[in-house]
Amino acid sequence: ASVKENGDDSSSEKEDNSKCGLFLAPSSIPNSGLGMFAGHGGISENATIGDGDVIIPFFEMEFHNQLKSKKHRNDFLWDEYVWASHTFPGAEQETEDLEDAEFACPGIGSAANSYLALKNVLDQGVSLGLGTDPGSPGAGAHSPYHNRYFTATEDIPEGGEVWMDYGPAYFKSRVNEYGYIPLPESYPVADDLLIDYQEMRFVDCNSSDISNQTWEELYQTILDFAPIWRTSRVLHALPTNASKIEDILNDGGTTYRDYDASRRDLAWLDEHGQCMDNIKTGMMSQESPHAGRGALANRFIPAGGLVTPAPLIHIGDMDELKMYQRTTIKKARFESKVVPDMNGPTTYQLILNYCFGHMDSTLLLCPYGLLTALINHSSKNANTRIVWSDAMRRKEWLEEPIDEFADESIAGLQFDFVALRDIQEDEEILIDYGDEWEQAWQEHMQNHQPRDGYIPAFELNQRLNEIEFRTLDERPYSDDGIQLRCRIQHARQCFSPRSEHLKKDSIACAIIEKLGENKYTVKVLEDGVDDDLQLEMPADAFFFVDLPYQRHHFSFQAFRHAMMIPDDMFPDVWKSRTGDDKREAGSQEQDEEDSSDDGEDEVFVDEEEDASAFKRKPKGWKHDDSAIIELPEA
Ligand SMILES: C[S@@+](CC[C@H](N)C(=O)[O-])C[C@H]1O[C@@H](n2cnc3c(N)ncnc32)[C@H](O)[C@@H]1O
Repeated sequence: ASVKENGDDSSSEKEDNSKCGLFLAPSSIPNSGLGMFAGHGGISENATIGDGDVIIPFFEMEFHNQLKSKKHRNDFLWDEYVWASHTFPGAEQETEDLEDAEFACPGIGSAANSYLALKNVLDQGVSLGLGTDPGSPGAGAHSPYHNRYFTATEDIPEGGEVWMDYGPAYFKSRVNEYGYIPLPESYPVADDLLIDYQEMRFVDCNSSDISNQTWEELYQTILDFAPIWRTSRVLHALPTNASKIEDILNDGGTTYRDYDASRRDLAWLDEHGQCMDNIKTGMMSQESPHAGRGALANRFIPAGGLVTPAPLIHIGDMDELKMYQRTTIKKARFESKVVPDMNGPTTYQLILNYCFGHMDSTLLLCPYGLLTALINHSSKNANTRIVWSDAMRRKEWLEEPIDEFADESIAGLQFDFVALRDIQEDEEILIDYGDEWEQAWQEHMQNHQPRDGYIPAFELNQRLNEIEFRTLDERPYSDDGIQLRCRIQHARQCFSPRSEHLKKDSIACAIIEKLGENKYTVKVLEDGVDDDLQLEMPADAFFFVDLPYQRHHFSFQAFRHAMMIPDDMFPDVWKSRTGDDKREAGSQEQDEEDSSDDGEDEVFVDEEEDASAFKRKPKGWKHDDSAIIELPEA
């Protein structure tokens, strides 16, 4: 990739990839898009692959989009990439009361494909940390979930594809896209069938009848006589060609059938791949104390060189990321329903801050390359910029209106981040997010009011031995958005052996009295526990959890703004609001239709606001910061 002097923004010049440790290139699974490959030197067993990356929650997309037209909810491309929230310990504190929550994992979690039989990386989990001071204007503007990283479970040779485990459920729910691909349990059964077949061939020497059939005939007979086999994952683990059977069995069985095919030639990767590991994670941004974490150069990158490739997940209409407060509407005489309050304050899902957009367009483009989500802004010291990548798979979209590709389920567009000047190893990678972003940030800094009291539980738990615990009378912890928990091992004796509480690690509790020498009297705040029950607890029994809806990134005051795509590279055809304005008018009609069978619903669509949206800049580049989300009733 390079930035040419004449201002042509496409990437083209040949890179020096001789030190590249990880490549992004077409996956060895046909029609499965891009994949990640071990580069020069391969990856040793237990080594970290790339570096720890940020992950970003989506909260209740269904709820917040339910009153919008069906068009709004079509094929949300992130759905193909998100991970279930239960994958990440610590997420449950804020997601268990929600209707749905998923996580965007823009690094390896999106870039590597899954082949369950050959999986060669292990998820080492994620850490939680605010990344700024709790009173900083940046608190809640970036994700506290960071350092998700993976290690190799075996030596991955040069050119070997990196395979992760998406879990069988992913493939079971995508039969239309991928067919009946084998699951790990399919392969031993397939191996047994191959051995049975060889046994038959062996009997054949002594002139048995059945064994005169060739493998290919047998395979076809199975399909013809029992169509149910077509849906068999075992069948799909078997070779269709008899000449391969011997080799497959000699090479460890059907599990490894595609192992060789999943290895690319390094010369081919140099030619067709792009280097992904020129950047690494920086703990705190060197640019601003409010910016959170950042990305650093992993090695020297010459001016014009590729910093990192970034395939883009498109969102045709940024309104799909809007979040509303809850309001109750009357459905019928005695029925009511909680719906998003379209007339009240709004904000956006946190992912907005990790996506690129343009003031004259509804389109958002969210990069998913390795650590690209960590690249911070500087209007003065930017050393990197985005350009359209030559590697992008749907170049033609640059000339098509958004509506024509918005529902496509492929990340067809791509940026390359390229160096504007020589970048030394360990220098922070910085781009210019644009004037509108800078202005919005400056305004946010001026208006920001630090939140009173709340420090996230995951921060407090890092320094439990420095904390002076308070009694309920001094100030309930719930006033600060957190809850004190007592580890159950210190209270076992007080519960009947059949008690449900013993199945948990901890119980909600409150300190009644400080006894000195790190000893406290506590009461238990759990349903079904006697109010008068008092227990003595040592300080190391305590830790905190966050109450739902309290974390900074959930606050309607947290900063939200997309990064801006420079005007000189933004296609005019995406700027036209005409198509979207038509859609907005249409969506209002649709909303009314949608709700028409709901009986006596109150009117909740703000007709005035929708009408004025015509020919306006997309709503919400700056969000309304007048209220925080209400806690649901206990
Ligand atoms: C793409 S993310 C960058 C990664 C982010 N620092 C993190 O820790 O996840 C963009 C967000 O980072 C923060 N940020 C980046 N550069 C900044 C700067 N120069 N000043 C303040 N905040 C910045 C803002 O919250 C912005 O919305």
